[in-house]
Amino acid sequence: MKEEIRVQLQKHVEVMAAIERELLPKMEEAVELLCAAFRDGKKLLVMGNGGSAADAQHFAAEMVGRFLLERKALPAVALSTDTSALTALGNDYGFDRVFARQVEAHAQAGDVVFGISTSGNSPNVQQALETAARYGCRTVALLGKDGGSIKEVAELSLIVPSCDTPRIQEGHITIIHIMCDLVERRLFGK
Ligand SMILES: O=C(CO)[C@@H](O)[C@H](O)[C@H](O)[C@H](O)COP(=O)(O)O
Ligand SMILES: [Zn+2]
Repeated sequence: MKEEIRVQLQKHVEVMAAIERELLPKMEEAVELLCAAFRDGKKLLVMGNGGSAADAQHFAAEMVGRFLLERKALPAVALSTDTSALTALGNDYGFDRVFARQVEAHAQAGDVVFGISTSGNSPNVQQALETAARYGCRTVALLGKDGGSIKEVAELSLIVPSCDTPRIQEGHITIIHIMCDLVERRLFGK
């Protein structure tokens, strides 16, 4: 069993190294985009399915609460947490609309709308980003595999270089934590 564990840990390390090789400029761009939006009084909307729904609420909570620095709250909402909205919108409009309809409700021009999908092919995330673009929002996608159809839709796509869903998710949460740290220090650091 130890060997199986070692193999998985090694794959995790390889994905982290690939992120370092390939994604630094895009991570920088995402941090700059978030900082500019927060400085301008705009908010973050973020969503995903399954493990990515958990990442979305984790990301929003880091912004509303704090990451490492004591500072004022930053406006961020995960669109994957409200069971009444998710069930009503899924039931009445279809699951593909559950995030797009919430974007229609909450998005204002200049907000950052962040979609998270390991395959890049979740229709509800894609439709939310399409709607966000129509509302004049900045759109960012955290993706994996070949980036799927969402990479064609988002203004900025960060594609974790792996085909393995759990490893992609580990890449996503690492990128989210690094972005939270950099945004917080740029906006509130001494
Ligand atoms: O966490 C996992 C797998 O590690 C699952 O819950 C996974 O997130 C779900 O199957 C999602 O529906 C996958 O959607 P996506 O990442 O392809 O957009
Ligand atoms: Zn998972």
